[in-house]
Amino acid sequence: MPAAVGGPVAVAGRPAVEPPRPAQLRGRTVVIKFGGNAMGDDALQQAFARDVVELWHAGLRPVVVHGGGPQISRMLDRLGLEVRFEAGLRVTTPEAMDVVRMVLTGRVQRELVGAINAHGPFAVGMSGEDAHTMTAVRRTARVDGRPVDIGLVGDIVAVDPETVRALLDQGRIPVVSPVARGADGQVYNVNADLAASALAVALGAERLVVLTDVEGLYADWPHSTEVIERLTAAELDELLPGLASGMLPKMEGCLRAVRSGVGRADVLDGRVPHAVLNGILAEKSPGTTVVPDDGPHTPGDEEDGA
Ligand SMILES: Nc1ncnc2c1ncn2[C@@H]1O[C@H](COP(=O)(O)OP(=O)(O)O)[C@@H](O)[C@H]1O
Ligand SMILES: CC(=O)N[C@@H](CCC(=O)OP(=O)(O)O)C(=O)O
Repeated sequence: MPAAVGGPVAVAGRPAVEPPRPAQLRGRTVVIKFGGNAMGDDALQQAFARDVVELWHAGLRPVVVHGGGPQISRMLDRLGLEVRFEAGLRVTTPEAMDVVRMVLTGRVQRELVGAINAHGPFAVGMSGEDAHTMTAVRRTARVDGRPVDIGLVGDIVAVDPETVRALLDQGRIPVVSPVARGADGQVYNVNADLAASALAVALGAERLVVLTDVEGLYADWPHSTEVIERLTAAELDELLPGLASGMLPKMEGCLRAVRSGVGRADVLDGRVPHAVLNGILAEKSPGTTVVPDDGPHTPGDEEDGA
C-alpha cells in the first residue's frame, strides 16, 4: 500500500474544512471512538467511514474503537436476557458476555470494516483480546459511593499496542472492538470510551475523539443543553462525580487520556454528518474539548510516540 500523502482535504458538496496545520498533523495517530448510536444510522456510518479514509489520505494515522451498546441491548432483548446498566456500565452475566462478544466483534465491527473498505483495502478488524492487545481486570461500579457487582465488566490495566501499530505501519486502519482478556483468561466487556482512551494512551496518540449522540458535555444536564466548550483535566476531575449514565465513562476516558499524555480529547456530536473530519481538522471543535492542565499539546511540540 502506498505511503499516505498529505494535503488539503477537499470534500465535494460539503462545507469547506479549513485544515489548520495539515503538515503538522501528518504522521500523527488519532484514536476515534465511534458509538453504537451513530452506527444504527446507515448514512451516518457511511459518512463516518468516508471521513476516516479522508483523514488517512491527509496523512493521519486513524485508529477506530467502536461501541455497539444499543445493538447489544437489542440482541439481549431478543434472547430474553436482562438489559441493565449501573453507572453507565452494562451488568454483564456470562450469558450476556457471549452476546456482547458476538454482537461487537462478529457483527457491528464487520459492518464498520465493510463501510470503510468500500473505499479501498484499509480497515482490518480486531478485538482487544487479539494478541493480548488489551488486558483487563474485573471492575465494580460505584453507585452512591458504594461498590456494586456488575459481572464480567473489565477495566483495562495493560495495553500492548504493537499489533495496532504494525497495522498502522502497513497503511491500514485498525478497527478495534472493546473486548479484553483478563490475565486469568476470562473475557471481559469493556466500555468502548474507556477502551479508546486506554488505546490512545498506549499509542501515544495526538488526539482522542469521542463521537456521541449529544452536542458535547452539557453543563447542567438534564435541565439545560448548554455545552461546555473547553475544560482542563482539573476542571473535569471536579465535575466527574456529578455526571450520570453514559457520559460518566466517556468523560472518565477523556480525563485519563489527557492525564496520560494524549494532547487533547474531544467529545463531538456523531449525529452531525462529517463530525470527525470537522472536529479533527478544524482548530476549534464544535463539541467539548478536554485539555491537559498545562494546555493542549499541539502537533509538532514533541515526537508522537506512534
Ligand atoms: N452532562 C451530560 N451531558 C450530555 N449528556 C449527558 C450528560 N449526562 C448524561 N448524559 C447522557 O449521556 C448520553 C451519552 O452517553 P451514551 O448513551 O453512552 O452514548 P454513546 O452510545 O455515544 O457512548 C447522552 O445521550 C445523555 O443522555
Ligand atoms: C461495560 C459496558 O458497558 N460495555 C459496553 C460496550 C459497548 C459500548 O460501550 O458501546 P457504546 O459506545 O455504543 O455505548 C456495553 O456493553 O454496552
